[in-house]
Amino acid sequence: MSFITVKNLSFKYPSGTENVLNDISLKVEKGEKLAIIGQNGAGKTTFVKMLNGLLKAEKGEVIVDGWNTKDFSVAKMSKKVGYVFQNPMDQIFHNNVFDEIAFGAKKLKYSKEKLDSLVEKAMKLTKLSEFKKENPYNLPYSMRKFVTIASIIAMDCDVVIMDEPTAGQDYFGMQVLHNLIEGLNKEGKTVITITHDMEFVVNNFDRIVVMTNGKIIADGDKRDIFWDLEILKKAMLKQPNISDLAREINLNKNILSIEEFVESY
Ligand SMILES: Nc1ncnc2c1ncn2[C@@H]1O[C@H](COP(=O)(O)OP(=O)(O)OP(=O)(O)O)[C@@H](O)[C@H]1O
Repeated sequence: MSFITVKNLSFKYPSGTENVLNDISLKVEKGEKLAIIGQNGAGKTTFVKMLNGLLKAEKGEVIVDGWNTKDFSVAKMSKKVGYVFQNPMDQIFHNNVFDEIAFGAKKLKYSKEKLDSLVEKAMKLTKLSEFKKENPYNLPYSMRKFVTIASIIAMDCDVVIMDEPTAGQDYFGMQVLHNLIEGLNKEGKTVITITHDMEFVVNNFDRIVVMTNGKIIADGDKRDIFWDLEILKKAMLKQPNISDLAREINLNKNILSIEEFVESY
């Protein structure tokens, strides 16, 4: 069985009349780097919230490492799947960076030594070590986002899900994100992101799932997806800029990077 198995999952919010997710099935293995893309309102956030039990399946099921999310609390599931909220203000509630990052890991009852080392490592990966005594609310948005990412990394979960992590990030922030994704992946963790930033996808992820209207309409290698113009049109998505340029000048070699472009030109 796959590390994450989603079977025929459908979901409707109590206040809504229509299904937000419609019969979704998906398998994800340990160590995969997966990006979920799709237009606004496609159901991406709703879907990933179901992977750690923040929302429970109504029809169908989500099984992570043999655990059905219906049978476990979010606190328990968080050892397996950690979710970084889209808006850091939905997640932060401590008045210093260290306590905020340590909060989830404390709930998992690690020893003091292990807890300290996990928090230190998470701060190092997110370049927050020198800000550990700061109030997160005094930090700029981009760094608050890293506080929330660090708090999930510190829980040492097998799967790290980041919802729109590039929002507000400059070049430095994008480098930090790149390095931490590589670092987590080297440890064998699964990294999943939701993003509207196609360059971020190309530079950091291998597999892409495309969602539209609560359904998965494509799932595959990034090169296949980003050169499937029908799928992109259906999901109202753009190719990465360099692929778009290659296509415009009829360099039809399924290019995904500047290096490939230069080599083929
Ligand atoms: N708490 C909620 N109660 C009712 N409806 C909701 C709730 N959260 C989201 N929705 C609705 O569910 C649908 C899917 O929303 P969701 O946030 O999962 O999409 P998304 O693909 O992540 O969008 P975005 O890219 O804009 O974040 C939308 O129509 C949204 O309005």
